[in-house]
Amino acid sequence: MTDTILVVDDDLGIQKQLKWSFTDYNVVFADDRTSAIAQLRRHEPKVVTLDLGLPPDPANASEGLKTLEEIIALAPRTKVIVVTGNNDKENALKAIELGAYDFYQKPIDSDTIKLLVNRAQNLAKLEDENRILAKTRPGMGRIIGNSDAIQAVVRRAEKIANTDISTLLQGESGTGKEVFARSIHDHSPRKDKPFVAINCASIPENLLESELFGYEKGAFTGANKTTLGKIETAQGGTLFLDEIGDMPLGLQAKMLRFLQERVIERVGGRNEIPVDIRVVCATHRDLQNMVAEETFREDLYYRIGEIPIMIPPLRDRDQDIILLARTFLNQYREEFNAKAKSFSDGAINAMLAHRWPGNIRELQNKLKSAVIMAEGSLVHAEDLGLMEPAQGAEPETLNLREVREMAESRAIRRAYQTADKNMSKTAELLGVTRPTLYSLIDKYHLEDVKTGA
Ligand SMILES: Nc1ncnc2c1ncn2[C@@H]1O[C@H](COP(=O)(O)OP(=O)(O)OP(=O)(O)O)[C@@H](O)[C@H]1O
Repeated sequence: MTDTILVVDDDLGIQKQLKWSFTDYNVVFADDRTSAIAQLRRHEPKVVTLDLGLPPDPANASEGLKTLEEIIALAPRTKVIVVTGNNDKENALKAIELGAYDFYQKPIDSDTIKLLVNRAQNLAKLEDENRILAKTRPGMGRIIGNSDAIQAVVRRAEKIANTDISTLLQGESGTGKEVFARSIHDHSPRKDKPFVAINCASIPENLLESELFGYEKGAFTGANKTTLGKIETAQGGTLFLDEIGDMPLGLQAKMLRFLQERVIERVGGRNEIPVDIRVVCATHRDLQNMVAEETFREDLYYRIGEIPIMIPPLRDRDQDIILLARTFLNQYREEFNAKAKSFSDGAINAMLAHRWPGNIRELQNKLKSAVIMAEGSLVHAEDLGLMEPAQGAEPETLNLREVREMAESRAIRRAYQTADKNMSKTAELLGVTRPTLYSLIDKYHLEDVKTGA
């Protein structure tokens, strides 16, 4: 079904121009506030372009801003792109403050406004899909993301949630391993029992055993009373062992015994205590490699990872980056009572081009400080600290060839995302042929683009 967009403009010439620009859409028009609202109610478009200079006061933005307010009040999720007079930045920013998605200054250039509208339409669709997913999947609802990469993982996690199969969540730091572990628990028959998490890397080796298995009174100096370990506390529920790769070898043997026999002995105790828990483990390390190097027990490796789940890094989740960024922006705006409401184009491009070595946690941190630092209603790339080469993945260089290569790779990635991963469209946006695009992808080793990630 063709998507509908609403163009609010009283200039017939511009109406015509836009009709020809948006051949992929069903374009409906309105030329004043009343007809705009009527069209909005009738067609429920996801995207509206709104000229701020509307009758009866076309020389002024007041009627346009009023129309914007009514649209947002009636359908707050609509992406409104306001069109302002040349150099009318003040009203453009006012519009953003009122909840417009973006602004565009006249004169209208068909290609640019087409890009803006396509992007707004894609985002609105993503947000809709995510809302539907969140409703239909109560357990996995906390996982934000529509990319194929993350949805494949969600489906895998849903399938195993109902079972007691032990799962090993693998992925870079900050990719959401703990979020997945919790979601698996929330989606399982054990959901009303405890979810207990322990990070094997953050507890000193000599304390980890008693943290996990508990201890009897008098087991060691300072053991004044019998204390339950995390395993027993999770009785009936789920135990999440984060950074399992950091568990010392000695303790690995004890852990394996527990997983095989489902009984534990507290430190200093003699009784075998039966425990019924589900175990979910996670690591950012390459456990297979550790097994080869004999720093991780092979038998334990197979025991904890009956079904492994690989959580993709944020850079492989295409538009999810923007979806997550908007979610965090709204969250922090409320938390810090800040002004920032939306992102500048530069910020969006910078976020799509960044490699996010710290994944979602890094995105959260960058957004938190950007929301606090941003001076107006727009968050810019500089607020996110993404323009500083020292913070980015790319080293500062003055070598022209390297600069050119970096700029080209970035442009290819950006075009690829903007074109919704469609190679013909990507080539078109870049102004090259498809064969040239493919050879550039090879030349710059853009594996994510090559594999369609
Ligand atoms: N898909 C997601 N949607 C929303 N928030 C997410 C998502 N994935 C992760 N987060 C948030 O990102 C942060 C990092 O996630 P989490 O702690 O689960 O990562 P991790 O892989 O366990 O990291 P580490 O290995 O460093 O412990 C958390 O604040 C979490 O709430």
